[in-house]
Amino acid sequence: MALEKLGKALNNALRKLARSSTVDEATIKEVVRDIQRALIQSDVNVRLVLDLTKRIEKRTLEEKPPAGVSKKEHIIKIVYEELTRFLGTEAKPIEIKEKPTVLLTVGIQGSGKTTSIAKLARYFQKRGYKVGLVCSDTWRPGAYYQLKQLVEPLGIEVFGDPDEKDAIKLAKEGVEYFKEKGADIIIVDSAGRHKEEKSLIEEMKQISNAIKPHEVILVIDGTIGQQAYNQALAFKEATPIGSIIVTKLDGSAKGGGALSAVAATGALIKFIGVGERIDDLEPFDPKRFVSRLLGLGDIQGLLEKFEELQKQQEFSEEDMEKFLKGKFNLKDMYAQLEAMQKMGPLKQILQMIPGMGYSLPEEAVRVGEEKLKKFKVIMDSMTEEELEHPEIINYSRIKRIARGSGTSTQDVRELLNQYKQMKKMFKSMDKRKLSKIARKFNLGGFGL
Ligand SMILES: Nc1nc2c(ncn2[C@@H]2O[C@H](COP(=O)(O)OP(=O)(O)OP(=O)(O)O)[C@@H](O)[C@H]2O)c(=O)[nH]1
Repeated sequence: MALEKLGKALNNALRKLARSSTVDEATIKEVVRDIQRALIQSDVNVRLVLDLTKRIEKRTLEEKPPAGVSKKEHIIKIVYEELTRFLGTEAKPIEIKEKPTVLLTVGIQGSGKTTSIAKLARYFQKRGYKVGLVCSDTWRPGAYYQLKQLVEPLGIEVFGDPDEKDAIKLAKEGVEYFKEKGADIIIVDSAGRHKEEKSLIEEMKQISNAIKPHEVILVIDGTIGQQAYNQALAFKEATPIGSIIVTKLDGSAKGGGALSAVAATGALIKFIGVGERIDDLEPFDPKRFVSRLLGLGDIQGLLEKFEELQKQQEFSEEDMEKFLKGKFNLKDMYAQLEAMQKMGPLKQILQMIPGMGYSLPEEAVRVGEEKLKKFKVIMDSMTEEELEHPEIINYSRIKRIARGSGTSTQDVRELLNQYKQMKKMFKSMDKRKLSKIARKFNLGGFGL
């Protein structure tokens, strides 16, 4: 798990708060001090830490918890919100709009660039895309073989020539090669051996001009901690189409420093590397990351009531209107399925909802646990656009999704049918009942 040590220390601070009998100014100051210590030990820049903890302290002392929420619960929410803000805004996945989409990767030597390219290729392959890799690292012939070794067992092709000295020529030829082969995504490894930002940025500009990528991805080593700031800043200033992968966040004592430093530059972190294996790459979503980091699941009892209340407050009449107009996409269903899996078997959940036993059509809810898992795997192979607008999923997309997820076209169709039924069901229900269900199923958290 990424940043385990930092997570534990933050979690301990919150646990201490949960155990304390009173919550006065002294308690708040102690929690804030614990948070400061945890962040500084993870190499977060001291000024950033002070800004963050000042905000936490100010809000916890000044804001009144809403009715039904205790002071402790309110503090946890503030810590969560401020840490999330600290790590950026929302998750922004890499967009694959055009075919082929060309991605250029750059990174200082040893940053984990080659490994990250293989991981990225695997990530997109799992989502059903045909990926081609171009190795234009003319400095280290080994890079080509390393990349081949990592991805060829997966059936992903690497274009390269260890004897060629002209990196730009290689990059151009590689992109052309995969264009002709009909690749959906072409990932180009960059050429040089860099020790510092300047030469890296220079090379990025040269290759960029030659191949005109849709996005340039900088790979930063998470173990360098807050030193990541300068790299990320120089990169952000040099390209408007840049995003970042922070690697080696598993087991690094300085990972918190690296993530916060990159976020502080306003650069977008799109993925994090969390291990040496090819699947150890995670899309970066500040909200999910912080709740996992804080181990909110562990202090569930304390948070449940709060979350429930918060969801109810979030789910307004206006949201309901939108929802009833049919704004219910696969992402919503995915979130529901996830929530259901966390909460336990469907039957039990349905029993918790007054009046639900008879109001839900049998066939719409009879989804076994195994099937839920399969649905999740299928949805993992869909693009953002497909999840948001399932109506665009035609036969060729169904085939691609089935291939990417290792399921059959019949399975994908079954999922789409389930979605249609649920959507129809929600549309046909009366508002009051729907509102009740929405609360139980935490629909309020879907940002409707
Ligand atoms: N634990 C861990 N190790 C990683 C991660 N990403 C990369 N590595 C390791 O870091 C080392 C360097 O990775 P490479 O991919 O070879 O680095 P590179 O930036 O391509 O290196 P050069 O080609 O020398 O510029 C390798 O041993 C990788 O296994 C990660 O997320 N976690």
